[in-house]
Amino acid sequence: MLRLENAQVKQGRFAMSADIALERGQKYAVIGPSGAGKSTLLNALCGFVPLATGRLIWNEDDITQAAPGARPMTMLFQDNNLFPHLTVAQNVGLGLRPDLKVSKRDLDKVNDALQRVGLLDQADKRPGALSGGQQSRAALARVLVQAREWVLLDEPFAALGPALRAEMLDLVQDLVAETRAGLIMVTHAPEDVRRIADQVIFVAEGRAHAPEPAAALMDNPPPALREYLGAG
Ligand SMILES: Nc1ncnc2c1ncn2[C@@H]1O[C@H](COP(=O)(O)OP(=O)(O)OP(=O)(O)O)[C@@H](O)[C@H]1O
Repeated sequence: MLRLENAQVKQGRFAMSADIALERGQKYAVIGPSGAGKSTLLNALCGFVPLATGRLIWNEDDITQAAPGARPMTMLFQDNNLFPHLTVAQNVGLGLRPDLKVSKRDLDKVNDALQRVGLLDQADKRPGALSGGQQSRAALARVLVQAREWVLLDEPFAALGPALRAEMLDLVQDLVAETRAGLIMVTHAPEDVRRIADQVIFVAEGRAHAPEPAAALMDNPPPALREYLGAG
């Protein structure tokens, strides 16, 4: 269980509160209006933004002050965060060894992950020589080798077309099922929510609401969510 207890997060003049509990193995979509604080919520979980008040608890451990690398989560950003001067394999290897001193065993893990995302034959290329979808796959392979308990995605596939985005979401779904990770994904697309999420965290008016089962919520949204979804 990952718990944000009585938390407040501040970014400049923006403030958001969250008091939520998330279960590993569940897939959460984070939705809400632009500027509501969805990225801020993920950044707070990952440790890129400190909590102004409250605590972050993972199982029994208080990880409020833990550095990002010491937390049980990996974040995948929209731009994939690949280093252009490194090969695809090296970019994936960074997930294991930030100094790139990979052992034979690490290399096997990198190759396994590349195979899993269908990129083994692209291992020696630079990211710039890959298509957008392939770059997303490379970034996913890096998440895969890290094998952390939570995978956080901040609108990761927004730049891809609908078919490719659906394909990537299915791949994410397979990967988190295999690694039994929990997933927390920011998205603006209701069809993504329906495709992948078990639960929805609605962020609006300075608050991250407690998760609710996705299907029921999307079928029968409360007024604020209905307004956001544009359902009248
Ligand atoms: N580094 C920062 N300094 C000051 N204010 C910030 C900073 N980052 C974000 N904000 C503000 O915090 C609020 C929440 O931003 P955030 O990016 O979390 O929203 P979001 O819901 O992810 O939006 P979008 O859907 O447009 O990506 C916004 O009002 C934004 O202007």
